[in-house]
Amino acid sequence: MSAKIAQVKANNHAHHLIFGTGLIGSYLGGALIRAQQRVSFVGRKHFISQISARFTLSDYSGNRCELDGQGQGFLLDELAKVEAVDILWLCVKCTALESAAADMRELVTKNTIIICCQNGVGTHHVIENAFPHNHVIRAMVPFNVVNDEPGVFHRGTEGSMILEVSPALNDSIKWLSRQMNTEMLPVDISYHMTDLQWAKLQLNLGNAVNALADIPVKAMLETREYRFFIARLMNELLKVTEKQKIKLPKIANLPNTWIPSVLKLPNLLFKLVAKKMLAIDPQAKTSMWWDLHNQRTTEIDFINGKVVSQAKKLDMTAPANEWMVSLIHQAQSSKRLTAKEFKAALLQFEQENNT
Ligand SMILES: NC(=O)C1=CN([C@@H]2O[C@H](COP(=O)(O)OP(=O)(O)OC[C@H]3O[C@@H](n4cnc5c(N)ncnc54)[C@H](OP(=O)(O)O)[C@@H]3O)[C@@H](O)[C@H]2O)C=CC1
Ligand SMILES: CC(C)(CO)C(=O)C(=O)O
Repeated sequence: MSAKIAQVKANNHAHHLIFGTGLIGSYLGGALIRAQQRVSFVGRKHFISQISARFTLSDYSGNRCELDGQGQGFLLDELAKVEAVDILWLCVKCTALESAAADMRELVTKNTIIICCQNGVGTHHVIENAFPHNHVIRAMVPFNVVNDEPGVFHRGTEGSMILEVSPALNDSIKWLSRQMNTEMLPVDISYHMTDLQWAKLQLNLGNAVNALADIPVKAMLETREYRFFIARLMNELLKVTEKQKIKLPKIANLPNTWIPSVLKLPNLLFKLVAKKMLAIDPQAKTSMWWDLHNQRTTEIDFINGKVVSQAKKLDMTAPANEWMVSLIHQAQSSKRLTAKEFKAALLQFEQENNT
């Protein structure tokens, strides 16, 4: 157990820092405050101004709590004011990891545990390389967070946040997960984080479809053409993980390997079988939708791009994922297909690649 954690354990709370306070960071930080932890936030003005005073967490099942940010929100030029950090939750996008590693350097002491909350597989290596003397672990966030109302962070879907247990931090992480676990943020642990990240990556492959189709996740899943294509994207990932002998843990309501077949069911049958999959906020959209909408660089290279690069390494191909990567790159450079053009292109792709 880290010396510092052993010490804070005695007081039952640690000093947590959310670095890269955005949708996930604001929700996570709020849930930590709710769990009686001491929390500071570093981020951009748009979010810091929302969480520095009173703010609200709400969730899909009607839970709601009001929190006091206690003025612990800081911008990058105020880092000198942040006190020693026990646990740094790194909540930036994969695309910002390199620059975040440089910016957070003065906040990380030899005792700081860094927890990487990104989607994707193995993106935490950037941070391991930048901080070789710190414990760097991973967290998997299965749920969706939106900020449609100022000062309100809403969790739109179910699922427990999973913390990686490394042999060196076994007791500390178990302790941490117990401390954090509340109805606003269920927390669990995993000894098989890489497998878990591949399982989550499978679910994220539909993010690009969601962004280009420009509709909520629920409406996307109710549309057969989109479901078929997402099944195709997932099957490419499943071939890659099978070849690597990765056993995907179940993170949705169905085993991961069954999901493509269920997605390919006709509408009526799908609605019956996948009732739980469709039990999501009708307005929920994926993080890639938000990035494209806000004209930001998306995480496409770390999501569908990861399937493509891993397939190449294994002497395999992943044409549907490769196509998605190129369409999102185009969209980022303002040559974006309209939703109608995307649907037509997708049907043509299906016709040309039907085996
Ligand atoms: N949103 C969601 O529902 C889900 C997201 N995830 C994953 O969680 C991770 C975080 O996503 P999300 O919360 O949506 O991301 P956001 O973009 O909402 O939040 C990240 C914030 O960090 C800021 N930031 C970036 N670099 C720095 C820096 N060096 N210093 C301070 N602030 C910085 C960003 O600013 P700027 O925009 O200026 O770069 C942004 O405001 C991603 O990997 C995502 O895939 C997983 C599950 C669901
Ligand atoms: C929760 C989920 C799968 C979809 O919203 C996500 O990870 C994302 O939006 O990036």
